[in-house]
Amino acid sequence: MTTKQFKAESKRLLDLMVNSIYTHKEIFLRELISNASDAIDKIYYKALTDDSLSFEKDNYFIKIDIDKDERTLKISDAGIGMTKEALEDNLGVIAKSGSFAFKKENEIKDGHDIIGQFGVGFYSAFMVADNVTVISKALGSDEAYKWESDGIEGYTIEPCEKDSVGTVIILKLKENTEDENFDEYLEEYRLKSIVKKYSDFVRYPIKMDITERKLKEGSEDEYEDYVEEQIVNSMVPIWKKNKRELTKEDYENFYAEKHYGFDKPIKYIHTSADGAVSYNAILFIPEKTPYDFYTKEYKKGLELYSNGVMIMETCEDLLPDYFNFVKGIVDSEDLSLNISREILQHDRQLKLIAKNIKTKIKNELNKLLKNDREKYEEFYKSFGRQLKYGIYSGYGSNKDDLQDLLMFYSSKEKKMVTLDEYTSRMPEEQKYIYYAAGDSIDRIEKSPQTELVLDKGYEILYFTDDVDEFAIRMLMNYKEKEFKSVSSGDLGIEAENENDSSATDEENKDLFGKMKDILGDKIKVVKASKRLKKHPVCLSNEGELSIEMEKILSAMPDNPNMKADKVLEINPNHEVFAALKEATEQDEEKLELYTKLLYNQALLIEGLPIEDPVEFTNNICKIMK
Ligand SMILES: Nc1ncnc2c1ncn2[C@@H]1O[C@H](COP(=O)(O)OP(=O)(O)OP(=O)(O)O)[C@@H](O)[C@H]1O
Repeated sequence: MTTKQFKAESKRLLDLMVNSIYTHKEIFLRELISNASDAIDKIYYKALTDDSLSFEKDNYFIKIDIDKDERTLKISDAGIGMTKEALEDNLGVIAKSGSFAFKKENEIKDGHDIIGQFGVGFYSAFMVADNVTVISKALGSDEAYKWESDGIEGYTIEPCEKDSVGTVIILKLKENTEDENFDEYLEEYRLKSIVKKYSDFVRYPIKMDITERKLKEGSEDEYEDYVEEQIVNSMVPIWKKNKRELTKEDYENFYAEKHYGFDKPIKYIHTSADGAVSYNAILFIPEKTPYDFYTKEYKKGLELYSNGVMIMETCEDLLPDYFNFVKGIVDSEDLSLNISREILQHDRQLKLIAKNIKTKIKNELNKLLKNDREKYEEFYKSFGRQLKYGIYSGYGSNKDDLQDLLMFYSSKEKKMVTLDEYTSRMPEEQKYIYYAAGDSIDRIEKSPQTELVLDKGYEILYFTDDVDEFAIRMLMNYKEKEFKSVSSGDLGIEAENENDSSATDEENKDLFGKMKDILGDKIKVVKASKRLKKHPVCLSNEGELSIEMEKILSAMPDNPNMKADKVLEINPNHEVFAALKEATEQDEEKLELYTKLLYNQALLIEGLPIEDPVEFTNNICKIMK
């Protein structure tokens, strides 16, 4: 018997694959089971068009046998088998896939799904075995053949005996090394768990002889082992079942079984597509943020299956960052089993699936908002921040997907409202969508800057999340209405006569000039306020960066030290204004004291730190004397 060499390119590929394509050696079992399942599928498809063939489902299963003494693992199927030529063609040349050729020849279309397309899966057996034997008898053939290889030098093929059609693969496991334990692939529980993990939904039964314990007959405390053949996969994945047959509990059980979260999902989405790309997906929107959601450990992504066989535990590319809270699985027959992460990223089919899924999630969230407000608000409490972050990080490019999902607390309604709700009740003359940013609703409610806008009867949205104002800056407008901070210089509200600030500014040029000199670079200008009604003083800002944004940026670890252009606004109708005027004429020292006090008060109201608290308290003492 001569040993045939693997084709040269195969040899290199084999080496590459055994050593680098797969990160987890355990997937060899997944590959062999998929091949066996493909081989059974092939008989099934042939039977569909060939009347002389019948397909009795019960006769078709995959069997895994362990022989600890021999250190062998056997995977058998009653599939289509391989002729001598097929053995040579399929297993002698790596990256030549018989399944792909079969698909092409038989013009298999929708619903006809054969996993293997790439032609390297079989060789993964050499990651755990130093010798692989394949005994196969092809459908319609009287002869059986044995293919054997050590994975290095080449392979031999010789005739052998085999009663039934099908294939048996025997792996002689490698000896354990210091780093690796190959014995584990001889353990029932280990194999069972690998099957569960990767091949639970293969549609044919995967059988194993499992050792169980039972009470010895006639005894009350003596046990004995017995072996029984068990089916170790559940076969039909929930996402392939008919939606109408499934209950809410079924989905919730699946959510729990998959360890997607300890909570109950707020919504599940069971969706499928046929067309440019076909897939089934079950997606979940959790109720609560997972405990590690804001840590580096949290991984976004969906489980990815290729026709019932898991190919990736968390496929990041299926979800945009702003929907990173979504959990679930996608199963598509259009994806190859052996696709690597790098290739997957550029896969056109995958991109299409991701796009569909994104739209689906968006639509479902919109529906939830419309039909079950309470639940939506619960969801928003957990993940609203993520949506806002999505607008910010995409520089507004995700605006169309996300803007209608946003909610903010309303000064008028005293509850969360959407932008659509806000704009739809805006009075005609109102130019802007007003917002006020601050640490809490309570604090914003008391802030002097809101006085004028509220007095006008306009609604204000309260921004209490640090990302809010940044996100809104990216959004710029909603339904052609621009956003405006109540602290910004021009509020677009006509000044009323008694508050005509420009005349006051002109009259008090000298006073405001002196105050600006006292405060130096800390502020850009001192002005008479248009917006203040009851309060004596407040800060507002000119320019792009708001005071709230400055606060957030300066709390960041790599503080970019960006400052807002602050305006110190003085209420000309307040008593303190008269005191200031008096001081500027009679007592420069007093003016300095008052100016500093007012400035520091404005800082406090804004929640900004006072630069010199000791000086501040001393100054208060001075006016008490
Ligand atoms: N149990 C089997 N029964 C019948 N044919 C098989 C069996 N195992 C492998 N083959 C044949 O050998 C070919 C090569 O298998 P291999 O696993 O390397 O690639 P594949 O299954 O085509 O693609 P993939 O890389 O996605 O697994 C298969 O396409 C199939 O034709």
